[in-house]
Amino acid sequence: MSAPQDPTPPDVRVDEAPPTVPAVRKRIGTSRVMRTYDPEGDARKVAVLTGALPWLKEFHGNVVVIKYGGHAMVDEDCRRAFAEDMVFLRTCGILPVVVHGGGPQITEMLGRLGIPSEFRGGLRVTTPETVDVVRMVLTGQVGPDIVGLINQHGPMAVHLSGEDGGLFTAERTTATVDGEQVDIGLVGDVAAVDPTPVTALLEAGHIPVVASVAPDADGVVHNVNADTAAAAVAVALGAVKLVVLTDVEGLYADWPDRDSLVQQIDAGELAEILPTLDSGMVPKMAACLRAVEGGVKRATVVDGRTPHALLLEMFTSEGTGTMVVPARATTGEEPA
Ligand SMILES: Nc1ncnc2c1ncn2[C@@H]1O[C@H](COP(=O)(O)OP(=O)(O)O)[C@@H](O)[C@H]1O
Ligand SMILES: CC(=O)N[C@@H](CCC(=O)OP(=O)(O)O)C(=O)O
Repeated sequence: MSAPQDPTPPDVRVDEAPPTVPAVRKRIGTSRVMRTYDPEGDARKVAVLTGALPWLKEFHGNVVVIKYGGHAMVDEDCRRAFAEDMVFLRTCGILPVVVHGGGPQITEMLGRLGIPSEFRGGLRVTTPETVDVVRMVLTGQVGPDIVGLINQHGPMAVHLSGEDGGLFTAERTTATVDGEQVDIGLVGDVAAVDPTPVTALLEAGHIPVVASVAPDADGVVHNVNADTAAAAVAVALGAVKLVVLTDVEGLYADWPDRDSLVQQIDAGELAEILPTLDSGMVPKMAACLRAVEGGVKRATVVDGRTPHALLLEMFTSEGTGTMVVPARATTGEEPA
């Protein structure tokens, strides 16, 4: 018995397809039917792909650390786009490592438990009760949610926290408020990184997704700001780039004046203005500074509310957001 015939005759262009529908080739026997015919659109697509080539070469085989902030994870389309971007990078032979936050999610859970949230110098005041909630939300909710999103594309993402495999050793830190050091409880800086658990996952083809809780040398778990953790991971892994996804277009020199967006700043200039910044931006910009001072070539703060902002930042000369470069290197970003 012969197979049923496909009703579409070969070599017929299907013109009624709307221009937004991607060109789909349909095989009928040995011939192909193009569903759309759009030479200008095709030329644009080719230009985008070839334009990305120098960047693909530059990043290929290198680690890029992406800090995924809690405020950037709210919108469903952006969450899906973020997962696609991670899979895109990995599939291109780039090694993405995600370090995630979850500040708003922690605040929400604390609120449900009747525990108020207080921030000093951009860092959460953390009691032993708070650190339990931070750990629960980051490792039991936010982290697995990100892993689930990425793994809709295939079993690539694996979650771990600073407690796993000796990844981080924390050291209790203070907040700087009006130039004074203020005690904020069980908040840690990353004193040491053992990158072995992350490199093992990378070598096995995975996308590590890291939560920023960490034990100190005595095993006491501390709450580490995720920007700080991302910078420490980027330096320890010798990343070529740190990208911080947040809920603002980048660093504003004169916040909240929207005309004062900084496109590029070098480490020396950033160190100068850091003490003048408002609290939300302090851990973020301090992390970018730490990364470039630690050998990461570029650290960029990007608006995570724009779907695929990460790809635009990584694969176009214009980029997006605010780029921090090492001191005295304020020329345009072109791959070598
Ligand atoms: N100079 C500045 N430039 C940009 N944003 C700033 C500045 N000063 C304060 N902010 C605030 O910092 C916020 C980002 O920090 P935060 O809320 O901690 O982000 P995330 O949750 O991504 O870590 C912005 O949404 C903005 O309200
Ligand atoms: C010490 C400290 O402030 N820790 C943060 C950890 C999560 C975080 O950094 O989340 P975002 O990146 O979404 O802000 C907190 O408790 O909120």
